Amino acid sequence: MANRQQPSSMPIQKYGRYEQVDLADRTWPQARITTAPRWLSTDLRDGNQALIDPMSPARKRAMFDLLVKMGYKEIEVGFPASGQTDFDFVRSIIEDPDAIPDDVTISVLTQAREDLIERTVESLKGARRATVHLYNATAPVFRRVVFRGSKDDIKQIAVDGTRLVMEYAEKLLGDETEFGYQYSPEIFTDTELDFALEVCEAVMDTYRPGPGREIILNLPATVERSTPSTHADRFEWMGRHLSRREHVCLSVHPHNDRGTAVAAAELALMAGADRVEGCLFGQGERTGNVDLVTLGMNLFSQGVDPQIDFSDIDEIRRTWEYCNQMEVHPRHPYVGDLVYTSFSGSHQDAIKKGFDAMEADAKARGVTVDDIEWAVPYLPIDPKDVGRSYEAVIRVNSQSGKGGIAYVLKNDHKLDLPRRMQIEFSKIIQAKTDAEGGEITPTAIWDVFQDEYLPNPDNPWGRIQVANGQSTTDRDGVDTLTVEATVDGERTTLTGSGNGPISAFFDALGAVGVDVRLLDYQEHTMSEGASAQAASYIECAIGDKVLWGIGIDANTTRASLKAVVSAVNRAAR
Ligand SMILES: CC(=O)SCCNC(=O)CCNC(=O)[C@H](O)C(C)(C)COP(=O)(O)OP(=O)(O)OC[C@H]1O[C@@H](n2cnc3c(N)ncnc32)[C@H](O)[C@@H]1OP(=O)(O)O
Ligand SMILES: CC(C)C(=O)C(=O)O
Ligand SMILES: [Mg+2]
Repeated sequence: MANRQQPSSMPIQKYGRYEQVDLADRTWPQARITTAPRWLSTDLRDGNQALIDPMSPARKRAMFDLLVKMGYKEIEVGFPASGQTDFDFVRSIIEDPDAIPDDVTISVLTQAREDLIERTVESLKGARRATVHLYNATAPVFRRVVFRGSKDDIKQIAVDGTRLVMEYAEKLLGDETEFGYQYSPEIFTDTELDFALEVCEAVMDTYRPGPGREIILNLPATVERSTPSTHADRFEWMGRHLSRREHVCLSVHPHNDRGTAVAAAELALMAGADRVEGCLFGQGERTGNVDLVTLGMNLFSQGVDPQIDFSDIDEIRRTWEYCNQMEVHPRHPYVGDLVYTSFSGSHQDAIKKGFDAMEADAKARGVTVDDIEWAVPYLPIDPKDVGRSYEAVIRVNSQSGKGGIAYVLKNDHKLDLPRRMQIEFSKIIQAKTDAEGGEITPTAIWDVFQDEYLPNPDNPWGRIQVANGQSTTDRDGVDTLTVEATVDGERTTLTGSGNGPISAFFDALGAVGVDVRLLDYQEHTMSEGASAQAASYIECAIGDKVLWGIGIDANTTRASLKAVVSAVNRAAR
């Protein structure tokens, strides 16, 4: 077949390609993530530095408290040397005895400049557990353009910065602070692997990690530059070549420039990373940091405990929106307004069948649905696990089919429509959505349903209304039925006989000129207990029409008579 694509007119000659790693014996593709990594939230640093309007102290505190409540144990709380706001915030949480739980380590970022390092370490006085995080760029364009130095010059910045952090920590922090150190060769993604390794080794030679003295080496995709697979190769390569690996916490810090930060983080974990740095909902520079919520929920959805509490995801979102003054996209994984909602017919059909099958399976096994494996098509997780209801799982518009509409009636009104009745009613809804466009709400669906099938006692429509009925069965099993009714506005008594109340009623209706035959009949209870209502569905041939009727009543015979009346009146409508 001819290729009909056209070459674009965009200037592709401007861009180079990322380096691939010579790692034919890579092992990460076989790996599985079976436990949660260490998480570090950098919402208050990398997230905050990317806001048009950085967080006020109150917003910072709300974010910090949220992160603690969710269960993050490592939180980068700012860049204290950036100015008074960050410095004061760090001081405020250290000085508030209730702010930082004993098992939470705060960390702060600094450039490798002595005045900034001194101010940074100073901000941590009195902290129980604190990490200083030092960075300098190591990639070629930064060496040439930003630092205007050789490889050795750049390595020396990292070494000197590490030494200064150690000296100031020694000088300014007492024994009360459990002190930790983290180093990031910034733009690791563009740095030659052997040079990134050389710098990290030089930093370690200075810091001297060992038993009880961990170093965190954080390898940032400051700008995401390659496929996640090459990023993973780079992690596997570094993990293999780093000395003192058992004293190194290897950390991944993806940004989302190519839209693959989540995959980059996951593949890096498969390739040996121990820790992930990111922000809630992917806040951060440019396209954002990797989204910690998606990563955590991806684990959860595979039955791996993320060790972070996402059970009230909307509360997390509300606090996040307040702190960042931004909105979460309606399609954002796990949290967006629309991510548990289906509009389209085939999705809705499958979802309804999935819920029904789960219920049936649980019933058959004598357990609750929470005890069996989640298997609802199109819903990767149970929305209830993150505090959502099933209300919005199905929304109906012109793309919807019978399954979705039936789901709404079952979920909201306990009416389990027979399949052919679903088809009949969905055509009525389809005609409405096609004519009016847009979405039809569950309330409007119910209004249409009542108007179509369930005459309102205050505003009865149709030829026939029935009041009380009485039936007797003789020794031969023949039912005789007497019903008080209104036919064409006139009160009358209808009498008929047959081999059951429905056929007796058909017989009685013959007397007022209604020719009706039974095609299908189904009923179910709508609730448990003494006041339980029953729903009866009846499919009839009335003259040359085939249609359904429904009746709802505490008494099943009355429900079935009402269903017949519903069908007969619809035929005459
Ligand atoms: C990828 C990241 O997210 S890195 C974190 C970035 N975050 C931030 O920068 C937020 C907070 N930063 C700030 O508020 C300011 O940058 C400050 C207050 C820290 C410093 O401000 P300034 O002193 O005006 O310096 P500025 O930020 O412009 O830095 C540029 C200078 O620092 C040098 N520099 C940049 N990064 C580093 C580093 N990591 N280590 C050492 N020097 C560095 C540059 O080469 C440049 O030096 P030059 O002036 O000799 O050319
Ligand atoms: C400071 C470093 C770790 C950073 O945020 C980045 O490189 O993206
Ligand atoms: Mg970053």
